[in-house]
Amino acid sequence: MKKELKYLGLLSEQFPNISAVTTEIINLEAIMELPKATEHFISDLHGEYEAVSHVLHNGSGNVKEKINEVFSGRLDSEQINQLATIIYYPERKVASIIKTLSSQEEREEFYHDTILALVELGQFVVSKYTRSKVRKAMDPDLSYIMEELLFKDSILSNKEPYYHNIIQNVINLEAADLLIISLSELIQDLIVDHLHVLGDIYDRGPAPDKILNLLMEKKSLDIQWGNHDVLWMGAASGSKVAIANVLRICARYDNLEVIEDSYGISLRALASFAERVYPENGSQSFQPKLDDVAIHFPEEDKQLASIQQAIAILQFKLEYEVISRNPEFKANDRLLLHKINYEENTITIDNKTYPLKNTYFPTIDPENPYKLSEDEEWMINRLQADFLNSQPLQKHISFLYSKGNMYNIYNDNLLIHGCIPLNEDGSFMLVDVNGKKYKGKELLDKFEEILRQAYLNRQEDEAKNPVLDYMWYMWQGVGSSLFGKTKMTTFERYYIDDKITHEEPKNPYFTLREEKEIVENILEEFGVDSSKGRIINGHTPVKERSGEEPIKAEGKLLVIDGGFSKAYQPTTGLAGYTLLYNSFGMQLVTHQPFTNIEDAIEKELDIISTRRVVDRELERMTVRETDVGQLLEEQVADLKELLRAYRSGKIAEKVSNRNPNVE
Ligand SMILES: O=P(O)(O)OC[C@H]1O[C@](O)(COP(=O)(O)O)[C@@H](O)[C@@H]1O
Ligand SMILES: [Mn+2]
Repeated sequence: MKKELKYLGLLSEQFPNISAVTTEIINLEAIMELPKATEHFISDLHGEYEAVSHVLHNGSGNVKEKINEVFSGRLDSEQINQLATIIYYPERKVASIIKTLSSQEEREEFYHDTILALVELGQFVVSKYTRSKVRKAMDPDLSYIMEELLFKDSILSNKEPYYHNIIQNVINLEAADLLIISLSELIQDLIVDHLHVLGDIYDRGPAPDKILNLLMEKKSLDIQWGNHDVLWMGAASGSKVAIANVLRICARYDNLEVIEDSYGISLRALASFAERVYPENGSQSFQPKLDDVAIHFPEEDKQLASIQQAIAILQFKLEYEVISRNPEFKANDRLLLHKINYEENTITIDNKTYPLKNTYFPTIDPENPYKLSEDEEWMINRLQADFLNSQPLQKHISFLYSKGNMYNIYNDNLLIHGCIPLNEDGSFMLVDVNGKKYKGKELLDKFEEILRQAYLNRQEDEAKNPVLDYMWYMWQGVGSSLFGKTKMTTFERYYIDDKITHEEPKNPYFTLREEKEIVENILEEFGVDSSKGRIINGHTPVKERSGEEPIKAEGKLLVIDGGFSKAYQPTTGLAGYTLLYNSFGMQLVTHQPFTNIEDAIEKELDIISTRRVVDRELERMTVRETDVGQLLEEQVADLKELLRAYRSGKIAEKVSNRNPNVE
């Protein structure tokens, strides 16, 4: 009781009298009646900055849909495409249009029409939000003009000359570009209110760092870590085996610039070691996977192959340390270097002998195959120090930690990257973590605790940071909810032809997730009302070509691998899926592959997106029915309590010196 009074006392400082409390209650009640804001879900971005940035700019087709709604019958498709492109890339598109207009008159007309169109669209978009929220989203330098334009009351037609006058003055003062940019950004920001990123920002594509910079600008987002993100989090926490994996994948996809240029980690020592020790490669396995459009020189490819090979062997050696230190990882079958017959160039796995595709092992002592050579030891220690000390890398990884989680529950949906480890019979799989067994929600909570601990202790000696090994486990361990497979056959894929050995059997989750009861059971385990909620899942490309469906378990589970990864597009047959969840319900959006930003701006080539309605709300959903609504309801309840305290005299009213609703 005392505590409650103390809390009400604190609240009364913000709302000092009956009239302030009443105003706030009315304000909150009004907000709760607004339509639910739009959530946008994307996944498996894999370093494809340009495609990701485009999908964020076009709000998975949402911007164009709004343009169509507002201007249907008034603008033709050419004009609609132009307006959409201006909104996506205002600065570059306006500059490119202006270049084509020869007279001052034409330019003025373009500016005038564009600003008017943006204002009209903006008015439609802002109508879903409170004025205070819109104001906060505005560019402060132009907020006065934007407010005048966006909140004008069209009934007052005699005000029209006044607005035309504002626009004319903006043009005369050469501020039209700025206003177009600000209005476009505001529209983009408000069309999608909250972004969910379901993991795998890193690896395969060229610019994960730029994606992170883009995400860091977002006002409202959450991230669920993917197995590739955790690998980089491990590398930034000083895990040597994670560092080796990161470098191997970067060399494989020709993305070492991210390490060198963006994160300032020198790879000279590694490159010269690789070229010295693995001069002639010969093996097809280590050839980099190249983007068709990039120009390449044979020497470069040779260097990348040598680096990939050198670091792959180092990775296999380092895995020995991790696996033998942690018997509970149950990963002994991943230790293969001692199964090689170095004289006959074969390997025997499960009593079957296979020839090796590549037999050059200059750093391996067959008597002691997992022992690091002096050079390897020196190199990995140095790389470890460099990863730990790279400021730009640490900035991105700490952002991943601050916005990320193993899973998230948001408006009754459970968001995960990979899976919830299950047994064949659908029960939750027990996983041994530090001597204790965990399953279901508890397991994911435990994993998250460990991931945070490992990062927190990153400057400690490896010996004092034993949980660091778990970052490798999260990347490829049999009980990892992010990986979801029984083994990662990296060695076999490089060294053995027989495809049987390449298989990576999936956790039963991936077949069982087709069943409604299984999905409902998982939702209940996470405290989600299974009659309302769904699982939103990333990680596995949907092979639409072979008839796979992204909607599973009678609509209770949606797979939204964005398919951004160019390397994987041939298997999926299209670029992939994203999801929109607005007040009308959920819509799954399919995207065609993206070419590049140049084409998007000059040829106005949008990603063609088609929508599938997953469900449609019978009544438009309001803020009241969301997580935010729940918080607001609680605030209203507290305020009503305060109101009673004022009325009963328990707390004395004070004179208000400011209206709390006016910022
Ligand atoms: O196509 P690559 O580069 O050989 O990578 C294959 C590896 O990637 C993985 O699929 C993991 O990456 P994903 O999370 O993107 O599936 C491994 O299971 C597999 O061994
Ligand atoms: Mn993944």
